Amino acid sequence: MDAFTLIVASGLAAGIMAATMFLLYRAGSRAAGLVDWSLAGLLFFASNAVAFAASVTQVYDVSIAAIGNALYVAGHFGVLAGLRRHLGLNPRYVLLLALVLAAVLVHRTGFAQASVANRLLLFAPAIVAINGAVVWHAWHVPLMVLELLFMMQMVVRTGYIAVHRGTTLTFMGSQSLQTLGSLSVFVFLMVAGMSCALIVIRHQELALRKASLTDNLTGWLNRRALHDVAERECLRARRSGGRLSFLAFDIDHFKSINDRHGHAVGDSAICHVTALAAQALRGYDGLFRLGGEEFAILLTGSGDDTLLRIAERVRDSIARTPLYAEDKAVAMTVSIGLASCAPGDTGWEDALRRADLALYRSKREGRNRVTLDGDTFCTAAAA
Ligand SMILES: Nc1nc2c(ncn2[C@@H]2O[C@H](COP(=O)(O)OP(=O)(O)OP(=O)(O)O)[C@@H](O)[C@H]2O)c(=O)[nH]1
Repeated sequence: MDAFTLIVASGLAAGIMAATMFLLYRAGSRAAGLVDWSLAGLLFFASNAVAFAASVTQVYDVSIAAIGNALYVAGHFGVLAGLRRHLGLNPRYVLLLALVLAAVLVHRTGFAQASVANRLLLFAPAIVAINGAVVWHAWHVPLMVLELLFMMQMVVRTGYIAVHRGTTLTFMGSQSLQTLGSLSVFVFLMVAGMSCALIVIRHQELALRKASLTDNLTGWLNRRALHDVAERECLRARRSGGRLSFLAFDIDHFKSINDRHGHAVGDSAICHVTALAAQALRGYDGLFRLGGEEFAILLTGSGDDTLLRIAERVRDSIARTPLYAEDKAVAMTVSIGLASCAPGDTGWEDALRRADLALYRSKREGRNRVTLDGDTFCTAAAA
């Protein structure tokens, strides 16, 4: 393939990358990184457009090379910036400005002006460094492999030129080293666009999955997630002989909070109670909102004494900490039921059912208390 064909093909691949990323963004994905990757495509496209114009007009000036190379470095930086933004990091465009400025200034040196090979020697470290940074950040295998292969061909070509200093490259040369480079750029652009799109699709799939398992008011897991988590923990407990328990709780007289203060304060009350409960629990306990103002905590490996201590901590913290809404203190209490999986159980559902029954016993016996299943044990708040 001659250099001209490869420049046109790479320009098209860059244009497709820019358009695909932008259209994905416009299609409603709005995923972080898409605009940067679209910009990267545009920068690569502009770099190829400069080479195309030079080839058509036969003007092979060093200032044209300066613009083309600066745009090319900026394109690689755009891929990195998009990945950083996607990971929630600062894309560091200030660094891009510095790189572009340095790229343009470097072309004013005698060394850069002397030959195409010298310019390759000057630019290769910057491009390898940018691609290395992408590999460092990337957890996405296709992009990592692509960047590694691109870096390798860059290192091999530059190494060859550094060792064989007599190698002459021309501006639009079809020398095998240059053909290899141009071909790599073409493949890079084709695969980079696909990899970036895959990153976005995978990210959205994970976000959707998370949303389908999470209650959006409290951030706790929902009933659907309970099934998966409890099933897994139940199997683990059976294998290891460990203990699996449920703490079920319900806000007392919650309807009257809604009636007196309005639904919005009711929502804040739910968030307040779940935040206090989470603080009183251990980091590894499973937190679930089963619906309305009913909640369940999945606890593993705790004996009755520990369960009662945890439940009492939750009850006490909620009873002692009112919610302040619209300059009013909204006091709340919860009723709690505790139960553990027992040898005759057919599954974890039996234990949850017993925890629910214990919870309703707490309600019947005056609310704001903890009841342990199968026991006469019951703790109540001091009157
Ligand atoms: N603000 C708000 N209210 C909710 C939500 N989900 C359920 N509710 C309300 O919670 C109330 C539950 O009331 P009940 O089941 O009668 O229970 P309660 O008033 O807490 O009484 P006890 O449980 O017997 O102490 C209902 O009025 C529901 O409308 C929610 O997400 N936000």
